[in-house]
Amino acid sequence: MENLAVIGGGVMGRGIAYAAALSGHQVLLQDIQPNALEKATSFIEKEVKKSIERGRLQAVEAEECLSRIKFTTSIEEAGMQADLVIEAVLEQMELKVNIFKQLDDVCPNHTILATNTSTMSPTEIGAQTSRPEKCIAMHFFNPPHKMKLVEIVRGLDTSDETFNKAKQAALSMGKEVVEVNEFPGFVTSRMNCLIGNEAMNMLMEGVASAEDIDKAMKLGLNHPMGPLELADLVGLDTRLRNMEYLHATLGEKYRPCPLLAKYVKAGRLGRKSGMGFYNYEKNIIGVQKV
Ligand SMILES: NC(=O)c1ccc[n+]([C@@H]2O[C@H](COP(=O)([O-])OP(=O)(O)OC[C@H]3O[C@@H](n4cnc5c(N)ncnc54)[C@H](O)[C@@H]3O)[C@@H](O)[C@H]2O)c1
Repeated sequence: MENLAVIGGGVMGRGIAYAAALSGHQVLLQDIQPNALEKATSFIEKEVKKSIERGRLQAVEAEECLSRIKFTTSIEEAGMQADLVIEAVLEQMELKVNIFKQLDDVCPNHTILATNTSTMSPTEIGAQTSRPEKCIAMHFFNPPHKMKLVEIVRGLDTSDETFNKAKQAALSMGKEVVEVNEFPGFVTSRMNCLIGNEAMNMLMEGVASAEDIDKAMKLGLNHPMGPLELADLVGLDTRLRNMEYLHATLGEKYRPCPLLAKYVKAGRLGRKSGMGFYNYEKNIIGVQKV
């Protein structure tokens, strides 16, 4: 599984591309927005620089890693020589189905098509391709080059061969995997979205400040990050789409907190926009309460 293509160069796509290149794969990162590719390039360069400074990467290795990642706005170019494609565009079913149909047309017959969806059905995403047996979900975590887990989710028609190849690809990137049968939100998002939503409801109800909710979860329940700072890292627009899908498929328990919807309407998308439950603007020292 030498050649990888990653479709969508946002928060997840750029990190998956970097993780794959670090582990020796040739990677083509595609996005329709040239601007997203520019941001992805500078993100990867910054991460490489940090790794060299911290002694985790030798200068030669860093150079080799960077030389393995290429960028393109063309989905045809991305798919043409790929053994594995990992799609990481927005969490919208119609968009993902559309991308999979295009990939099905341009990729060689042996190519495996994986989606990095956090919640959605790989069966539905792969159903309109001519190769549902080669479609699967590979759910990476944020940031993908640091987080250990990949949740591998079989669709109804996913073959054992596809599962094993997806697993091997994840292991080759130094990841641990869990095997999950398709159900909305899999294991992690189903649990994590609920915790985050409850934290947002508590903030809205005035139970405690964002800092104290996060502090309580970290120091009292041993979570490595608070649920509100984690939502800011994920992106509040992405989290809202996850909640909307889980609400539609799993019911009332997953109704998105109105405060989340309000923040997204205001353009407060978390770290990526500079403001979410916390303020990340450059002129402010540290993370401050909004
Ligand atoms: N953010 C997280 O923490 C996280 C974690 C795990 C999984 N996910 C999942 O990963 C996927 C991507 O999330 P993200 O946070 O990276 O989103 P993002 O908004 O940061 O990036 C999405 C990218 O897709 C690009 N895009 C949109 N339409 C496209 C098209 N037709 N062709 C090519 N590129 C296109 C956009 O330009 C953008 O750069 C979603 O399915 C999300 O649920 C996100």
